Formats: sequence, C-alpha cells, structure tokens
Amino acid sequence: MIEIKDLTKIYKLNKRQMAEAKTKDPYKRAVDGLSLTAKEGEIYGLLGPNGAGKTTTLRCIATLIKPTQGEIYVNGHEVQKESEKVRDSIGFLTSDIKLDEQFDVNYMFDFFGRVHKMSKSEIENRKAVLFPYFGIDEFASKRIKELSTGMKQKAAIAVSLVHDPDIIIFDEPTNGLDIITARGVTDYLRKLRDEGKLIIMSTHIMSEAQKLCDRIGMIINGKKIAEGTLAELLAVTGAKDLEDAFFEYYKQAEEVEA
Ligand SMILES: Nc1ncnc2c1ncn2[C@@H]1O[C@H](COP(=O)(O)OP(=O)(O)OP(=O)(O)O)[C@@H](O)[C@H]1O
Repeated sequence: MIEIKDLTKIYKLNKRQMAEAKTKDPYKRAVDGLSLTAKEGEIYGLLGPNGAGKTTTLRCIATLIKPTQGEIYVNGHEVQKESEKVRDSIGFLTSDIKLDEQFDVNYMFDFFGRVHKMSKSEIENRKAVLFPYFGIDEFASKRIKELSTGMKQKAAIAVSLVHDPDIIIFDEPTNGLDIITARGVTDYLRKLRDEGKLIIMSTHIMSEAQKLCDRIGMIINGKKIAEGTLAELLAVTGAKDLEDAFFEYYKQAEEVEA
C-alpha cells in the first residue's frame, strides 16, 4: 500500500531556471499538500497536464528526492526513515531511464539483480520469466547503445522488475513507444495488477488513463483536484468521457484560482 499524507515539494530554482520560468520567485511549489492512498491489486493513475507535479510525486515515493513536507508510507515504511526497505519493495520505471550504454542487457539485468542481493539462480529464474515475455532474448547480448527506443524501454522494464517488486511506480509508461510496444507494456501492467501488485503511474494521455487505470487522481498545479474510478468521475461531472470530465474539473480549479 502507498499512503501519501499532505505531500509538499518545493524546488529551489537557480538563476537559469528562474529565467526559463520567467519568474523572480526562487521557489517552485511543484507538489502542494497532496494526499492519496493506493492499494494492492489496482492501477492508480496520476493524471495531469505538463508540469502538474506527477513526476515529482512519483520520485518522492521512490525515495529519489526528499519531500519538503508531508509523509509517504510504502507498505508501512516511511520513505525517508526506511528508504532501503522501501527500495526493496518497489520497482521504479521511467521512459528516460539511463541504462549504461556500454553494457549489454544481460549484464545490466544481472547487475541490478546483484544490487537487490539476489542469488545467481534467482536472477536466472527471473530472466526466464521476463525475457521471453518482452521478447528480450533476441537482443539480450546487444549493448544498450545498439538498441532501438522500444528495445531500451523493454530492457529498462525488465531490469526494474528483476526483484519482482510488490509495487511498481511507472512514470509515463508508454512515452515514446509505438502502438505495439505500448500495448505490450500496458498488457503487462494489467497482468501484474491481476497478480495482486500495486501499480502507480503518471500519464497525461486521457485514453490511456481511461482504459488502464482502476482509479485516477487528477492533479493540477501540484494539487489533487479530483479522485475516483472512471465511473465515479463521469457520474460527478456528467461528462461522457474522461477528457470532458478533466476539463470540467480544470475549469472549476481555474475559477477557484481566479
Ligand atoms: N529539479 C527541479 N528543479 C526545479 N524545478 C523542477 C525540478 N523538477 C521539476 N520542476 C518543476 O516542478 C514542476 C512539476 O514538475 P513535474 O516534472 O513533477 O511535472 P509533471 O506533472 O511530471 O510534468 P510532465 O507531464 O511534463 O512530465 C514543473 O514546474 C517543473 O518545471
């Protein structure tokens, strides 16, 4: 289970970042008092426009950056106080994951297995499950720099799942993927969900959230503005699809800000 309680993340901007954001304020409130709970056996989607704070939230859960305020518990472990225990139970995936270009997929997989203190046979067993599923056997001995974007993404997914984590945190699962590869990834997420795993993912693609996510948290300007199943969000707004529901909430959020 993931429990986020009143999470706030404020970045300190350098001069270049301030100039780029056209602001004189050196602080950027990327996440603003966000709370949510996600449970085993569900795909929870963080849905929001560019810059809404989705990646920042996921990176805080994954112990990669420190919250400014608030608490996050992963299977009961607080992310800052028990970060190692948290890292053991999660797989963090992002489309811009950096796998070392010099090494081949086999090597990277074995390396991350050892990082998770797995034995040689445990690593081989996981390989026997993941490589055929993602069609990795064909390019397992190729160096990362020789792979296409889709192959790299598949390799990155396999590497992040080497230790069979209970919780999968996925930043924009289908970003940059062709439709066939994207389907392979979303089908796999459903399979993991059906096995009882918890998946929390970010997306700005309405159709993806609509089809894939069991519950959706809509985020704008770092704040959660709505949450529910697709049916609940449609019922409350009277919208015909998620995109319309999103714009309904977006309009309301703009009116509150004004
Ligand atoms: N390291 C950082 N330093 C300063 N500001 C940052 C940093 N990372 C993100 N931000 C800012 O925080 C805000 C939220 O960014 P974040 O990447 O979490 O949004 P997002 O919802 O994931 O957006 P996208 O869909 O574009 O990936 C943005 O205004 C972004 O520019």
